[in-house]
Amino acid sequence: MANAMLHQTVGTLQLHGSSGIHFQGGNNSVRLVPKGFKVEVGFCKRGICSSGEKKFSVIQASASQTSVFDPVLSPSNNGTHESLKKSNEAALILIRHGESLWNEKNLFTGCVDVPLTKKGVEEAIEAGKRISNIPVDMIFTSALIRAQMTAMLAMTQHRRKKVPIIMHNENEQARVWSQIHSEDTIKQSIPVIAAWQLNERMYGELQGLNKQETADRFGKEKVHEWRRSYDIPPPNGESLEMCAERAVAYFKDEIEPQLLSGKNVMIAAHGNSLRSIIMYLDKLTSQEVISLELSTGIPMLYIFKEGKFIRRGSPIAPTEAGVYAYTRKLAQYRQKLDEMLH
Ligand SMILES: O=C(O)[C@@H](CO)OP(=O)(O)O
Repeated sequence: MANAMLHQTVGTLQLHGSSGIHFQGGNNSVRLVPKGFKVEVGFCKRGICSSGEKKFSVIQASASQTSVFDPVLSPSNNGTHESLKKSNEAALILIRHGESLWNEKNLFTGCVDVPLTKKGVEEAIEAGKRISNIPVDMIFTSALIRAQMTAMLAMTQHRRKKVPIIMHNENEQARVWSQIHSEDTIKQSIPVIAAWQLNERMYGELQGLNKQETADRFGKEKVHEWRRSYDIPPPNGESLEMCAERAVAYFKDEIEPQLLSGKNVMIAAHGNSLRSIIMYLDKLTSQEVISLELSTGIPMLYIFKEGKFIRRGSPIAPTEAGVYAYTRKLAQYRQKLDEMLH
């Protein structure tokens, strides 16, 4: 009887590409293997197990697929979801890209892929200095060049001197051709994952239009409503609510599990995709988010602890004492860097 109970099917295990195994039973869907690990399906020792079940092995994925631990501060990765939530702590840095050529011209940009200006390059470098003592194990950017330039330029200033490497998992060949074959080199790398879900909100028929001329033509109030309201989309574009549907979903599905396992994450993205994420982190109402404005190239620090996001503002300078006193781990990391580099 006990056996019969044990073998009763209560749900299914599903493999979802690189995002791990999901248990699906009734109305529940739980990720059993965090992203950053991969699952190998094999058979029990002498062929098929007596029960005929396949054996799943969970192993840490190689750097070409996902992430790498920093030996300076390596989080523990065994434990249940609940115990991880309690024990692990991680830093989350959000950064809006530096000034782009269309920010400079005051044009609606949205999903148009415009690079940084010289000032934007300098802002990104300055942002990098501010966060140069904060651990970064993984970087997420949008698919747009202004966010990717910002992340890469900021990392040129990091004292740990790891190499940020863009992951190419778009197809099997790209994955295989970009593989790294040295464990040591992998340890000195930071995986950079580019995701369209973090792109700027799509501005529809406003893309390429001058903001001032649009306000003159449609009225200041209407344009402000398009730019800052939560649920009113610009003509044929995305409202902030629509942008949040993909950006916050991506954050919850792909980024939160990394933080939960103790990885320190940097996200380089855009004014509105980040506004939607901050709305989620800070639990802002649709009214409160209207007045949330992000400057270009200013990093914001959150500490993820016990399942909660604690906003720590923006580090002013790498030598600033306050920021590193926020948590013992940040202080220890900075101290380790000092020891390593002197
Ligand atoms: O043009 C855009 O894509 C965004 C960000 O620059 O503009 P706004 O600040 O008006 O949302």
